[in-house]
Amino acid sequence: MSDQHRVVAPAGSVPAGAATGSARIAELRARIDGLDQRIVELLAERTRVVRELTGHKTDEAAVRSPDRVRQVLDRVHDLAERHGMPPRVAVATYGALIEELTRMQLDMMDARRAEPAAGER
Ligand SMILES: O=C(O)C(=O)C[C@]1(C(=O)O)C=C[C@H](O)C=C1
Repeated sequence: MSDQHRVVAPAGSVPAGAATGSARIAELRARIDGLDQRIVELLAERTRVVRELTGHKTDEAAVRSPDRVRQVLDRVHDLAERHGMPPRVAVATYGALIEELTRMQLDMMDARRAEPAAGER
């Protein structure tokens, strides 16, 4: 067949035999649900590690660790690029995550301070 008559599917079109329209949307949303389950499991594991690490911090400056935050965000930026994800999305997601984890660590430290010391019980 000459190139002139070759039928080329336009970019983003649905492959032959694939579900279309609402059926495909339902399939893709089921995939997203499965991925969300794995992501939240990993985030829960990450959060447990951060909780343990918080036990070794003694002041707010250590909790905030801006140099470490920069390092994590830079790394996530590069990983996203390497995996074909818009880096802005990855960095914004991690920025929000770290902000919440910082709040969690400050709350943990406040709670620790409010506890009576061993000798005062
Ligand atoms: O590395 C730390 O010291 C953390 O507390 C973990 C973490 C993170 O989620 O990556 C959270 C808060 C910031 O202090 C920096 C990084």
